[in-house]
This record gives sequence, C-alpha cells and structure tokens, in this order.
Amino acid sequence: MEHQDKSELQKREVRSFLVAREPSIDRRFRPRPNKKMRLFEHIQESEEESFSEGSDTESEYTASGIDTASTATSNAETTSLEAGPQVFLRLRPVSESSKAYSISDDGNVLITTYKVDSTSNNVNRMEKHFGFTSIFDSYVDQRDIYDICVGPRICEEECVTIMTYGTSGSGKTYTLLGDDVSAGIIPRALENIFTICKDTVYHSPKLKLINGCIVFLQDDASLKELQIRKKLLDLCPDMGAPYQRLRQMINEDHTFETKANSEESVLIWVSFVEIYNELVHDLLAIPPKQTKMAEGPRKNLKIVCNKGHVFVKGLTSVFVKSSEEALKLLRLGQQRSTYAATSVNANSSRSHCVFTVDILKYNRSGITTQSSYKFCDLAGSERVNNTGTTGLRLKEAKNINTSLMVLGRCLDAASTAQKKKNADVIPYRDSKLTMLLQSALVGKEKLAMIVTVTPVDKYYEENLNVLNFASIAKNIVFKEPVIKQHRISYAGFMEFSKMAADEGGNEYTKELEDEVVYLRLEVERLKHDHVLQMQLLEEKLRKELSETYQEIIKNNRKQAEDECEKKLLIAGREADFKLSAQKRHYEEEIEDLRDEIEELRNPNSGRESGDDDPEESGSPIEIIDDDE
Ligand SMILES: Nc1ncnc2c1ncn2[C@@H]1O[C@H](COP(=O)(O)OP(=O)(O)OP(=O)(O)O)[C@@H](O)[C@H]1O
Repeated sequence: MEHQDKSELQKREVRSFLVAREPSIDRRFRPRPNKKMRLFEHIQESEEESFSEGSDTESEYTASGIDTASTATSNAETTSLEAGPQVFLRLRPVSESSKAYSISDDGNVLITTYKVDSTSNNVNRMEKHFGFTSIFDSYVDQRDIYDICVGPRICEEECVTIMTYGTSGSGKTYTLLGDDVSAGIIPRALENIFTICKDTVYHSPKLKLINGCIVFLQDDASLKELQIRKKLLDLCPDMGAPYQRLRQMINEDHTFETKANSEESVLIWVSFVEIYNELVHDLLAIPPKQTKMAEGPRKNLKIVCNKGHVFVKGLTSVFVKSSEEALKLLRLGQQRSTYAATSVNANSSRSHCVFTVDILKYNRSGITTQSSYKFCDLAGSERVNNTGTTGLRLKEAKNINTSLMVLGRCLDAASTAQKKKNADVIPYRDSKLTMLLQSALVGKEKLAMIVTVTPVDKYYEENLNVLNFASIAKNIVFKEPVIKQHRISYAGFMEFSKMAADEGGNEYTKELEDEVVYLRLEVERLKHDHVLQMQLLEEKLRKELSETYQEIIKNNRKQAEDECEKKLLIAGREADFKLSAQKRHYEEEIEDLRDEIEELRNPNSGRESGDDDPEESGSPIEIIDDDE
C-alpha cells in the first residue's frame, strides 16, 4: 500500500515545461504538495536557513533538484560527463540585471527568487534552484564559452549535438555564430577542426557520407561533387578581410594544435538544414538557373532513419578544404534561413537550424571513422499571448513552441527511462526537430546544451520554463552507450588508400585535377551559352521564315484571285457566246418552223399563180387565207 502511494506520488511529480501548466496533462498528475503545508512558515524558514528547502510545491521539487544538482555537479567529471547531457547556462548581459537571479558560491546552481505579495503586510520569497554543469555569468566571453562547452569535444573527435536553447532574444544565435567582433562557437570550432587536420586534409572528395553510410566515390561522382562545391562557393558572399580579422582574433584567443599523422587522410563535409513550420529545407541547395540563392523554391525534405542512421534525404553536403570555405557556406545558408523582426528581437530566428560538420577519417590500416558535430540553433520560445503576435509570426511561434514542447517531452521521457523499467518510449517522432536530433536524444550520441537566459524580471516566468526544461535535461542518465565515432572497415577503400598514399609529392596531380574541374565547368558554361545562342538563332530563323511564307501566301492568294477573275470573265464570255449561238439557232428554227407553217397553210399557192412552175410565178410559197 505504502509502495503504491509512493508510485502515485511519483506520477504526480511529473511536471511540465515550456508552459508552466501544460493543459494536456491530466489534472491528477499536475505537481501538487503531498501534504498540507503552511507555505508562509516554510518560506521564512528557507530564507533563514539555507537553500536546501523550498516553500511551495515547485520549491519542494527544486529542493530535491538541488540534491541531484549537487550530486551531478560533483560527479560531473565522472558520471555526468560519461552518461548524460552536459547542460550549461549563459546569462545575457543586460543594462539592469534583476536581483531575482543569483549564482551559488560553487558556480553551478542558479537561484531564482521571486517576491510574492502575501495577504499580510509581509513579502514572501519563492526560491528555486537549478543545477548546471557550469554557469556563465554575463561577463563571460565567447572564448571561455567555447573552451568549456565545445573545445574538449572537438579534440576528442566525437559525434556531438551542441544546441542552444532559450527564450527569444536571449543570445542563442549570438552564442553559436557571434558577430564580426566576437566569433561564436561555430567559427571557433571550424578553425579548431581545420587546425587539427591541417596536414591531413585530403584534396579530393573521395569518401562521402551517403544516407548515413560512408561511400567511396568513383572519379565521375567525385568530379560532380567538386562541381557542386565550386558552384556553391561561387555563390557565397565574399568574406576576405573580415574573415582574416576573425581568424586572427580566434587564433589570439586559443592555441589550437595540429595533429600530424601521415597514416591518415581527413575529408570534411558540411550541410545546413532548416526546420520551418515543420517543413525541412536544405539551406545549401543549388538554386535553379537564373534564380538567386535566397529566392529559389524550397523543397520539403524527408527525415529518414536507416539502420540507426538518421539523415535528411536529398540534403546537399558540401566538401570543404578550409575553415574559410565552411564559414562561407554557413553564411550562405544563413542568408536563406528565416529571420524576422518580432516584439522581442529585431532579428529573430523563425526556424530551427542545424549546421553539421562531418569528418571522415581514413586510416591506412583500412579503418574509416566518422565524427559529426551538429550545431543546432533552436528558435526561441515565445509568449504569444502577451506579445500580441498575429498572422504568420503567430503561426511560426506556435510551431516553434510545439516543437520545443516535444523536445521537452523527449528529454522528460529519456529522464524517466532511467528510473522506470517500463519507461515511456521517447516520442521523438512527434516533431521534425526531435526526429532529426534523435541520436542525441536517445543517448546514442553526445548532447551538450547551452541554455541562454535574459536575467530581467520581465522574462521571469518564461525563464522559469526554460530552466525547468534545462533541469530535466541535466538529470538524464542515458542507458545506451554513447557512440563516440562511427567506424567502418571496407576493402573498397584500398583504392583510396593507394591514392592517399601517393598524395604526398603529388601537388602536380592536384593542380591537374583542379584544372580538369575548371575545364569541365568551362565546357558546361560554353555548352550552355551555345544552347542559348542556338535558341536565339532558331527563333530568328522561325520569324524570318514565317514572314517569307506569309508573303508567298499573300502573293499566291492574289494570283489565284486574278486567275479566278480571268476565268470567270472567260467563262462569262463563253456563256454569252453560247447563249447568243443558241439564240440564233433557236431563231432560225423558229424561222424555219414559221416557213413550214406557212407552207402548210398554203400548199398550192405556188402552183396557182405560176401555173405549174412556182419559180416562174415569182412567189415560191402560196399563202392560204383561211378567211377567204
Ligand atoms: N552574450 C551576449 N553579449 C553581447 N550581446 C549579446 C549577447 N547575447 C545576445 N546578445 C545580443 O542580443 C541580440 C539578440 O541575440 P540573438 O539574436 O542571439 O537572440 P536569439 O536567442 O537567437 O533570439 P531568437 O530566438 O529570437 O532568434 C543580438 O543583437 C545579440 O548581439
């Protein structure tokens, strides 16, 4: 019975995230006190004594959370690093920071204090405690964020998803990308990766990750990849001097080291995908001819899971040889992603964006490894009710909030999975974002989350939801082993091995290959020009021919008309002639008939007058007069 009570209690402690009380959660399971408490007394106590106890339901929950937090923190170097996500908190610099947020002495717990007006004259305080792997106060710069959150992962060469999560305008994009003055995580990571692989970067795209599997590319396929790469790099905005400045700044901030290994060849590919209103778009798709990058039609791609490999079907992956190229492509994709001004951020991301760097490493021993870094800039959660958001912005905000809620549910399910035997299946299929990030959400790959918070009173409630979310993520311990790298051994790569072995002194071959690519592109361009010219010529000829034929037809018609007229005239004349001949013929017949009639009337007229000889009588015909 007691056991049953306990499990009932556990059920009720399931809390919501994102929205403080998620309406779909059954009333019975909402957080509530397990015994009647005098809240006021409790708050007083907690103020006087320590942070270890809370004053209401939620404090009670966080009070237990503090235990987990401190345990997790103390175990950070051992268990949490090995098994669960790392969750960092970054506070955004603000002109007037709220007193509602403070950091514990050990620097790993955020304490939020909220004044609650009680019915009496006293003011009560409600405290909540949230544990993190590390907390970065607003003065902590981009360099330290990188060194603590990402740098070690890059050196370890792992499969990691690094995501930023927070309310709109709290600095997620700034943390990942930075600006011209202070580079964010991604430019630093790219510089780090390319410095490590400086001596081993392979010049030609011979290995590629296709549908989640490493594939050896034949010459034609690899030339096609080089063409795609050239086309996209030609479309990229020129970064010249700003890039050099940024690079110099990064190298002043860090001392990245090159790993020399003559046994290895490294191939680096990047891709960039956006999830906007639950549609998956390729931010590096080559636009159709005569269309600008930002204007091209956007195909909705499918997320597919094949034998545990999650990938976006048909997503463009580009072979890169330097951090500058990778950064150029990042900027190019960024131009295509969806941004808009909202009431809280003049340049707010309206979609979730994932920039992936895949590193394929071929070792002469025949082993190929793949490590991947997914940098995920989540769109910020928004309070649509308070901000007066309408129309398209409202639709976007709802989609953003829904997908973030599913992300929270997935983390919650992953968190309960460790406690219960019959744990809920992780609902990563409920949104495109969680489908794409499922490897990290189910613990197959590592997850590092940087939670960003704007520490002002105005965002207190929203921040609490974000912090609740972070607290769930922080408490996850994954059962499944983390895949550090994908490894594959394949005989087909021997060919690559030979080529890679020859690579050393083969600068000339590289040049020739580049030349071949250039010439092929030139041939394509000329072909294209030729086709265009032919089309123009054909059009011109068609016009001329049509004009000539129209003239001929006109003349022919005129001739035909003249001839018809002539024939008509001749036919008319012939008819007249025939008519008059007929007339004459009939007149003569009439004359003859008349004569006959006359003759018949006077048969003897000739004989009487001429006495036998009618010729002599002078009149050949005798007229008989009936009247006589
Ligand atoms: N740590 C910081 N230091 C200096 N400026 C910052 C910091 N964090 C954020 N900002 C500034 O705040 C503004 C908003 O930041 P950003 O666009 O990164 O927010 P966001 O969380 O990505 O918002 P959204 O979810 O709406 O896209 C930017 O102008 C950015 O430069």
